[in-house]
Amino acid sequence: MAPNLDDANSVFEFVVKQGNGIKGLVDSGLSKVPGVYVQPPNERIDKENAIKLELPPIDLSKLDDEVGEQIVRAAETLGFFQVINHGVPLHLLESLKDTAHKFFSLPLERKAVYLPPVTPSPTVKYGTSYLPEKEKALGWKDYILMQYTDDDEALRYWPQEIREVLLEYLRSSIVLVKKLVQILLENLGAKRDDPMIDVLIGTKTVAMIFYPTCPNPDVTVGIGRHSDIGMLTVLLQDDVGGLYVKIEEAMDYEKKAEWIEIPPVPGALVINVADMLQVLSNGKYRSAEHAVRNTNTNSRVSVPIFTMPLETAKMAPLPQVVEKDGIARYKEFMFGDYMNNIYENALDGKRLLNFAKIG
Ligand SMILES: O=C(O)CCC(=O)C(=O)O
Ligand SMILES: [Fe+2]
Repeated sequence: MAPNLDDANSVFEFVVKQGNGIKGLVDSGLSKVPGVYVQPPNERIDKENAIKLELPPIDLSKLDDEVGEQIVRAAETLGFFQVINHGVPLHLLESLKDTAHKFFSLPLERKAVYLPPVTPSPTVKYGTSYLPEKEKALGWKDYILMQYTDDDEALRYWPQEIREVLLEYLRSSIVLVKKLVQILLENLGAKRDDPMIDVLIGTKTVAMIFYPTCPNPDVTVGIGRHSDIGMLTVLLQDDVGGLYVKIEEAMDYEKKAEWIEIPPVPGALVINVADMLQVLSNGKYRSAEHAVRNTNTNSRVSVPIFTMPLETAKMAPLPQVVEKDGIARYKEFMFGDYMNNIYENALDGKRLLNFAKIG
């Protein structure tokens, strides 16, 4: 039954508990944004206050020193860049986007089996918004999230409609992530073949995200501003656009605007530095706050892969960097503790990193 849009509990029950998602609400016919989705003004993404990223995508077909420098520079400044000739087949990118649309178009009962209380495996989770129980206003997005352990487990538990393409995407992206992390850590003085790298990217999570069209995207967010918690994120976005990175003073951009939009580039993947890479680099690489704005013309899909350290990995700035900098900007902690701390709080922008900051 369609919910009473003026009643927050009724909307919550329909969207979150029953698993209809924001897509279900939009499909039921919606002409205005329900109150629970209206963000406070300081959480909105003001399009008028945004510029477009002009940095051309980095061509990875020849990974020489010059390309390495481009990668390092991008990680140090914006913390976001796009790559082409990345080794992930272009036909796969297309089928990932199609598959995401198809998955979210499935009838409720095929998706609701992956809601946390009933999912056949804790590694698979279908949901909406970010942490609906803890947020002041909900995010205008639905998602299915899968943590990779091994192929057997994935083939047994991941939704049958999406598992093949996702596994192929993971396989080729991991090669890409490893190369990028090697370059970034080598630049900090680590050895390219240091076995630590496999521990640092040992946890891999893939998601398909659906952002339905929204009657008033000025007052909602698809996903509110946050930084990613792991090492490095690979993101496939479609041609709708809406991914914005928050500009900070130290970013070497003239502070004319509040946001930089990462425009869709056909065939490209977006790469961003996440919190642990910022910690390891003692703050040299930037885990930037970012957010997604909705549109009123199209529904948007994206397919991120989040690579993270193993839960038991000890995190701290690399000793080589601390020695050079003469100061450690973050204390040592266990990655699992950081993760738990984050899931206890709703999206909270860069304050997340305060967990480990010294001074
Ligand atoms: O959908 C996007 O473009 C970004 C998603 C994102 O930032 C995230 O899921 O962490
Ligand atoms: Fe993110």
